[in-house]
Amino acid sequence: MPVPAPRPVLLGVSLKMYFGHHQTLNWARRIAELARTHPAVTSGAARLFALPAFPALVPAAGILTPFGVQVGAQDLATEDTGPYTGEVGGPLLREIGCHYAEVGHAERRRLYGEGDTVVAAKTAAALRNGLTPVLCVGERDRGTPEQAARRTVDEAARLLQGLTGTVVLAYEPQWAIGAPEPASADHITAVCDALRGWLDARSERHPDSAVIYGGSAGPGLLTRLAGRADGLFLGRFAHDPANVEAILDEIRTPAAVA
Ligand SMILES: O=C(CO)COP(=O)(O)O
Repeated sequence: MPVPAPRPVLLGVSLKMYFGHHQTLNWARRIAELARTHPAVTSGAARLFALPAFPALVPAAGILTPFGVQVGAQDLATEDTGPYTGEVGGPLLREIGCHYAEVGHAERRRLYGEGDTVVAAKTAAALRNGLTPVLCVGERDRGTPEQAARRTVDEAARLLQGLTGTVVLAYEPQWAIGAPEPASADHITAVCDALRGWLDARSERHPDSAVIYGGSAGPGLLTRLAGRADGLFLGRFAHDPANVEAILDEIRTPAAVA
């Protein structure tokens, strides 16, 4: 039997609400240039995606998607269309070229009161509109890796109950978001292994799905994780494109392996 090709490393960036419009587009141009030239991307060993603020989605997609960098929204409505002031629905996001929609981020849970019911409904909205949900899961308080793994798998199972489709599970321990350092490699790998096992047991329901880690992720972490996560979900440390380049440098390309 042929050996399955290793999954490409998936590197996502959420810009949250940090950048202005022109700053976003300048950043996107730098990332597009990296995608055009960096061997990790051009060899297919790495895939990049970016989640800018809503108003930047159309021009950012114009800059990034020609170089294979997919874009997505940081949120979407539970409903597809109708009288929902201020919301943005999945059909529109799909129409403007989004590939991803992030759901369940800890900031939306903590600051905007979103709970499991809303997060599950947003995940369903993404899937029925052909968007890949970047579903954030992770424990609120620091505990043992075993506790975190159990809680996080339970959370993923709860949120994805009755749903099918490709998903990106972003393991983001809430205590590691906005921190000086990510969680330890032992902690991250224990949870990512558990999520991977859970997904693999449901590969027919959730084919081609990925488990990535977010929470103060930056250069050096991929190496420490030694392939036990499918990639990273970056925040602040991706604001400087040099850090994205440094992370891409950590990914072995087919040429480097040969
Ligand atoms: O929440 C995150 C990505 O969505 C992580 O953000 P930071 O890397 O800035 O902690």
